Amino acid sequence: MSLPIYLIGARGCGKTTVGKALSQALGYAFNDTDHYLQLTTQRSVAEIVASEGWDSFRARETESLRAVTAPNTVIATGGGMVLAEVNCRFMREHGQVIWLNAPSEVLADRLEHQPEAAQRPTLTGRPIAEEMGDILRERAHLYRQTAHHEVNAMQSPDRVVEHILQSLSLARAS
Ligand SMILES: Nc1ncnc2c1ncn2[C@@H]1O[C@H](COP(=O)(O)OP(=O)(O)OP(=O)(O)O)[C@@H](O)[C@H]1O
Ligand SMILES: O=C(O)C1=C[C@@H](O)[C@@H](O)[C@H](O)C1
Ligand SMILES: [Mg+2]
Repeated sequence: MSLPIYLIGARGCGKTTVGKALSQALGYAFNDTDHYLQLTTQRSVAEIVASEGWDSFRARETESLRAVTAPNTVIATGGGMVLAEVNCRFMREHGQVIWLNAPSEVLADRLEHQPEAAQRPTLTGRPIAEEMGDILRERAHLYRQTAHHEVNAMQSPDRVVEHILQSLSLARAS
């Protein structure tokens, strides 16, 4: 039995994309807190936020983190998971935490091509490039201090997976 692996980082860094590939490489299960919330509520992130507000979404997110946590599982988290200290502590105590880090311009470019507005309602009301800059300025230190390992998320998904595997095996060997 192995501890879960949590992927953290801002919208568009590839937590879902890389998480699926990493789970296949390891023979682990895959779960995603955003998808878990959609399945269990039968509503999109945008619908939850519109009817209940962000605070309620964040409380549901904390519950979903606990619900999806299981051994031998790769878990893609929502981009704002680190906003609650209780979530950060939970992830560090229960598994290995990997930050997929990329500059805001790269993230904004990906999100402009694949907005998925139902999953990513605006966080600030500002244009996407400005929003991603603001979000990273606000959260980078939270991602950094929560993660056991930081991986460059500007590489192809396959390379990101390779680097995560290297970080994890180095951690086990030391
Ligand atoms: N390493 C990568 N290189 C190029 N494009 C990528 C990479 N990782 C993800 N993408 C693309 O970026 C977009 C967002 O990816 P993904 O949904 O995996 O991000 P996320 O971190 O899960 O975002 P969210 O926090 O909103 O759930 C998708 O269109 C995906 O194909
Ligand atoms: O960065 C964020 O705050 C978010 C990211 C997405 O994964 C979703 O969890 C939601 O759109 C909020
Ligand atoms: Mg995702």
